[in-house]
Formats: sequence, C-alpha cells, structure tokens
Amino acid sequence: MDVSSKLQDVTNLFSPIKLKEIPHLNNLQPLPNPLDHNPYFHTIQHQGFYITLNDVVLSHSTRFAYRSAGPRNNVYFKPSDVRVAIVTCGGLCPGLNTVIRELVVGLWDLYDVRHIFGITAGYRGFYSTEPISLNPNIVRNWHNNGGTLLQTSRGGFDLSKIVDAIQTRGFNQVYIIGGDGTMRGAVKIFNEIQQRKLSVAVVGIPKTVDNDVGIIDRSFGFQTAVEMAQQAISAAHVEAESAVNGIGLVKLMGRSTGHIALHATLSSRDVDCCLIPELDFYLEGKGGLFEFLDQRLKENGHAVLVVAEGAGQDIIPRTDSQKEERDESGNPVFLDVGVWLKSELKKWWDRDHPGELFTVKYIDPTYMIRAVHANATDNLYCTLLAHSAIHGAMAGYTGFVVGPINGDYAYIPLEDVACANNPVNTKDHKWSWVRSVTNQPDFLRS
Ligand SMILES: Nc1ncnc2c1ncn2[C@@H]1O[C@H](COP(=O)(O)OP(=O)(O)O)[C@@H](O)[C@H]1O
Ligand SMILES: O=P(O)(O)OC[C@H]1O[C@](O)(COP(=O)(O)O)[C@@H](O)[C@@H]1O
Ligand SMILES: [Mg+2]
Repeated sequence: MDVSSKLQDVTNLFSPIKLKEIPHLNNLQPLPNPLDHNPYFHTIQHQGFYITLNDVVLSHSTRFAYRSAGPRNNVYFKPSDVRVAIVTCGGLCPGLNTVIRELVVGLWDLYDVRHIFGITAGYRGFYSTEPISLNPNIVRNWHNNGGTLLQTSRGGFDLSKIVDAIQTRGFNQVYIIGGDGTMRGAVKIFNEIQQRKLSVAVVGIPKTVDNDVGIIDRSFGFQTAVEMAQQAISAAHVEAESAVNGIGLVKLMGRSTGHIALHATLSSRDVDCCLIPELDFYLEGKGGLFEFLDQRLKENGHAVLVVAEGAGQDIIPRTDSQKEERDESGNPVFLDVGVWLKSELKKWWDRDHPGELFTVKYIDPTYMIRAVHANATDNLYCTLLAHSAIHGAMAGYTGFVVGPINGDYAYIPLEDVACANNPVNTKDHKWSWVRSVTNQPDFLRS
C-alpha cells in the first residue's frame, strides 16, 4: 500500500460520522410520557431512563449513527386516540407471533392503548378483509405458536387501496412486519401517507428467515432456523456414514443469501462442503465439486454436502419459461438445486466408478426450519424489537425500521433498510472459517 492510500485510510477512519435522522410527526403536540405513571415500568427518580437526542448507535458497516431505540420523555400520541394496525407479510419466520403478541401487550400495558387491530393475510388484508380486534387476552399464548396467527401472503400490494383503508379506518400507527419486499412496499405506503399529509406513524419490523436484510445485526427467527437445520444435517451425516461411498445432501432455505447454510455448516461440523448463492461452483474437471467429493470419499468413505436453495441457479439447465417464473411478489422461482445435484452426482459416479457402490441421500427440510415457534433467544429478540417499535411510534417517529446494530437497538430510515441487502461476505474471516472447517476448495477455474 502506498503512502497516499494509507493516509486515505486513516482519514476515512476519522471522517465525521453523520447521523441518519428519521422523520417525525412534528405537527402533533408533545405530551408527558404515560410511562411516568406506569406502576410497573415506572421511571420515578430514574435519571437517564429516557432516551435523549444525544443517544445514538454507531454502525461500523454503514459508518452512520442512528437514533437509539427506547422510550422518550414525551409522546406525541394521546393513548386514547391511538388506533393501531399490525400486519405480517411475505414468508414465515419463527417469532412472528411473538412480535405480534409483544406489540399488543406492550401497547396495552405500557401506553394504555386500547384500539389495536390485526390485518389478516398480508398487505391485501388492508382492503379485502375486516381487521380483527386484538387485546392481551387474545394474544396471551401466541408466542408458543409457529407461523403467524394473523396469516400472511405474497403479492396483493395495491398502494392506493392500502392507504385508503388506513385513512378510512383511522389507523394512526401502522406496524408492518416483513422482509425486503415488505419494506419496499412500506416505503411506498410511507411516501403516500406523507403525500396525503396524514399523521400516521409507519413502522417496519424486519423479518426474514434468510437473514437477507441489511444494516441490522441479524433478523429474528434466523437462529431458530439454523438450530432446526441441525437435525437435517445430522440425519444426512448418519445416512452417509452408514453407506458405502455415501453422500448426504441437505438443501436449506436461502433465496439470495447463504447465511442459513453457512451458520448451519459452522455449527454442525459434520459438513464437508457448503454451497451458497454468493459463490459460483462447477461440477466437472480439476478443482470442481466432483473431484473434491471423489477425494473426500477416498479419505472418509462418506461426505455431507449442504446447499442453499439459491446456489448453482446459473448452472442448472432451464427452459426460457422457467427463467421467467416469478412468485406473486415478483421473486424468482428457483429450480430445485438438490434434486439436480442428486441426479448429477449419480450420473458422475456411474460414469467414473461403474459397478462401485454409491448412495446419495437427499434431505430437503424446506418449511420445517421456519414453521416453528421461536427459540428463547429469538423470543427475547422479538420482544425487544416490538417494544422498541412501540416506543418509537409513541414518540412520534415515523418511516423507520427498528433493529439491533452491534447489539444496540436503533431506529433506521425505512428507505435505507428497503434498499440494503445482506449477502454473505465471502472475503471475510467467517467464510475462511467455513473453508477451514470443511477444507472445501474455492471452485475458481484456473
Ligand atoms: N417493490 C415492491 N413494492 C411494493 N410492494 C412490494 C414490493 N416487493 C414486494 N412487495 C410486497 O411485499 C409483500 C411481501 O413481499 P415478499 O417478497 O413476498 O416477502 P418479504 O417481504 O418477506 O421479502 C408482498 O405483499 C409483496 O407484494
Ligand atoms: O413461502 P414460499 O412462497 O414458498 O417461499 C419460500 C421462500 O421463502 C423464504 O423463506 C424467504 O422468504 P421471505 O423473502 O419472505 O423472507 C425463502 O428462503 C424461500 O425460498
Ligand atoms: Mg424476501
């Protein structure tokens, strides 16, 4: 590195960190925070309890500061005037019901909010079904259930119908729980609400089992999914080890990111090779997957292969119509990389090792890793997310997403989260760690 680029690096290190401000419903009047008189969550003589404008969270990755999440000195909504809508959109994720439960119980117990409604079946529910009234008694045990008891769906995003419904039903706090697609929709809803000059707080709570939402540390439910994936990997290992030249092949969720596959591989230690969408691989020839597996079978007699569902999509042959296929939200529909790999592995073995015993056991746990209730860590995370969201909305903030950054909860502009993705960084030490655990090659063609 030359002197000037070294200087540049040092300058970058000390360059002023800018604050990412989030919109505020300034036209509303400040009121004392009802938490002052809350018998349980009370704050009397607790100096420093309330978050002030000096409290920020620094992000190393974006090099921005964000407003700290938590209760403020003032609220900008009179509790009796608050009308809440809660909606869940997109695919399932462990912890959805916990977030809903904690929103309802938190709004009710902390801020005395009594008009809380669930929008059913995703964005389309705003205009196609009646909202359901929620209270702590109804949601009491929801955290013990997988999925979302409000139901969810893909597609059905009709901006004007959604905002019309928010307006006509008088909702003034809208909590939107969803992934990258949902957040892009939430930005449009927020902009339209601003355009119509409505005093409505729009709050995003990031959800995705794939962990593909950027800026935040990780998304809720992800750790539960990694834990569930262990059962599939362990079964694949047992099957592979008990066969002559046995291969256990496990496909895990991860549309555009390989976080689940990566973390499941690292925690399992039974995995010989992990394939993710962020890294190309090839099958035949020097340095290819078959050569690697051949070697591993010679050394160990078996091998376990974990593949993220979005991996290898460029090399699986497909028809033009398959290339165009999209789900209702516009996400590409993938071909089954596991089925394809299994068939290619068999062809390879029959060709190169005719007459020798060989077994591939393919395990695809699909929805089993996400259609479960959250584990303890994710449940706690969901609670903190919900409470942080409530405090932010009551404090008059809008157009924000709540999430942890370096472990501290922050309010991040909705728009920033909607356009930030979170691919696996294959240049950092975590991926090197995967390679050192599996000893797999980089699949770089020389
Ligand atoms: N660019 C977009 N603009 C508006 N709405 C969107 C956009 N992308 C997705 N949506 C809507 O967000 C919801 C969830 O999106 P989806 O991609 O299925 O799941 P996720 O939010 O979990 O990524 C769907 O109702 C979909 O129509
Ligand atoms: O529920 P569907 O429509 O079958 O979608 C399955 C997809 O959902 C995911 O769990 C991700 O969902 P989100 O984008 O909604 O977070 C992927 O891992 C998987 O490919
Ligand atoms: Mg998504």
